[in-house]
Amino acid sequence: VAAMSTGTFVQLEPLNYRGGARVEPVDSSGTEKAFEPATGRVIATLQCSGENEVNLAVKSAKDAFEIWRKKSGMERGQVLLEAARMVKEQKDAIAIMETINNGKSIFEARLDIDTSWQCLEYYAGLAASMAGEHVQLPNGSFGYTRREPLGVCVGIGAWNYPFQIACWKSAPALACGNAMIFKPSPFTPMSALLLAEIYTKAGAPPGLFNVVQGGAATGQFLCQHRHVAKVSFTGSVPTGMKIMEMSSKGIKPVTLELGGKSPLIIFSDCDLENAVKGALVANFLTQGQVCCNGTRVFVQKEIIDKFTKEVVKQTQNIRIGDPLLEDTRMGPLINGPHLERVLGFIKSAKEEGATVLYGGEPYEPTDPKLKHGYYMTPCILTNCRDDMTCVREEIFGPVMSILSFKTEAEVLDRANDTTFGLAAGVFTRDIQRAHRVAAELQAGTCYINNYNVSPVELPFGGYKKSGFGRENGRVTIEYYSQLKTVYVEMGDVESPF
Ligand SMILES: NC(=O)c1ccc[n+]([C@@H]2O[C@H](COP(=O)([O-])OP(=O)(O)OC[C@H]3O[C@@H](n4cnc5c(N)ncnc54)[C@H](O)[C@@H]3O)[C@@H](O)[C@H]2O)c1
Ligand SMILES: C[N+](C)(C)CCCC=O
Repeated sequence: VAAMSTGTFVQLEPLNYRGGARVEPVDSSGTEKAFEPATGRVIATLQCSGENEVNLAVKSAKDAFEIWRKKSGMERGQVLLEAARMVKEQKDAIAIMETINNGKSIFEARLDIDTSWQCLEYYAGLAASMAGEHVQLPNGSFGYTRREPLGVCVGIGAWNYPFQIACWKSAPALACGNAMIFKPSPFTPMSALLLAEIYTKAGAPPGLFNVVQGGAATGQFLCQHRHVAKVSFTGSVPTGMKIMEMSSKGIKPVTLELGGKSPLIIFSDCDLENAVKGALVANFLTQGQVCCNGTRVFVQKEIIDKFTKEVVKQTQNIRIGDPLLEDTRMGPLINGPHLERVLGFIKSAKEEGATVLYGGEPYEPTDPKLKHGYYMTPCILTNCRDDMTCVREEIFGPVMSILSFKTEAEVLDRANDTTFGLAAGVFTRDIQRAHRVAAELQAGTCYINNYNVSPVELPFGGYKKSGFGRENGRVTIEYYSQLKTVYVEMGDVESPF
């Protein structure tokens, strides 16, 4: 992979990973095509794993779990630490794979790989410190608690951060002593395999991290399997509802990392230069295909003209093109239908009265090999109203809607008037206002004077329909473990019978 250039990669090896090796699935519930978004080429045709393959993957994970759960936290941490070292060592090769399969710029893909190995390193550190508590009771009796793993956990991923999602799920799961079966999105099947190989080489027992490829049907087999103890899902709200419904039938805990339509509030007393940079980071990473993007940009009336002018100027300068080139900052969208969907939102925004100040058009890079890629120019919409489709719905593309506001109370009401609650941001120099606003925003993550930074030490997850449960941070240990209470009698049993 290290020598790859755009337009050359083809997938030849099997894409499932079971028992410590790449395997072809024993049965299939259909096929899916995976593309290189930069060129529109098909790079792999997936056999979607059928029920028999899922059963084998669960069996293999269960066997590995029996070995892994008996290891000390320190021993588990050592494997995760070695895996982190290997991810760091192979950063460029993994980032190239991610760029080829997802379309994000190589510049960004490298940052994603950094947040991935950092996640492994962080949970490696936490693994040894997981402990219960000792509680003294009357007459010398006592109790203690044990934090125990859940068993075989399933991770189901979206296509926008394929490798990072696989790490954000597997690192805390394995640190807690679980095994994991990961199902990537069928659009981005590649990079999870690299993680699987790394875990094996780092010393994880074969089967501890299996990869099962496929779409909805495969996902259902996994969620419904009676030996699966937990499902952690990243994806859209409608699929999240289905996952929750299936898990409820088995009384299985779920983590749901779903979509968003997050507000970014820019007060007139902000540092304008930072606010403009913040708005770009909040909207255009990974071609705007980011769950927590601050796509409703509320700007206080006094500075809206100045802000908008500067945002347009900087958006015009974003270099679109071959995502493997070092100076590219925006690659193609994930696939043709998604590009059409995003362009459809822009069309309806115009019909509903918004003004396209810049972009929002299909884009054809000059390099002929990119002719069939899924490129568009990033789009700035103004004259937006809160009731417009582009302001209410998750577009999942590079489309920023700018809205004007007058007062803090008004903007808070409008910012919170959404069924989503993944993230929110505020730019102001007034420290009291910053914290007051952050406290009132109905979102799982609130950024003050920045946006879309996600250090592994801080929990990440949603309010409202954006989901529940958290990834990253110490708290995620609680989502991948269960608490056992042990009562110890030091006297005689007193019986009323
Ligand atoms: N909150 C977060 O951390 C986060 C991160 C990334 C993406 N997302 C969200 O993900 C969405 C985009 O991703 P997507 O298009 O891949 O989402 P999606 O819901 O279409 O698919 C997500 C995953 O679910 C699988 N799936 C689909 N139907 C299923 C079913 N019935 N049972 C089991 N699995 C099923 C898919 O194959 C895929 O692996 C956006 O809404 C985005 O906001 C959220
Ligand atoms: C790393 N980011 C930019 C915060 C994205 C997290 C995952 C969301 O899609």
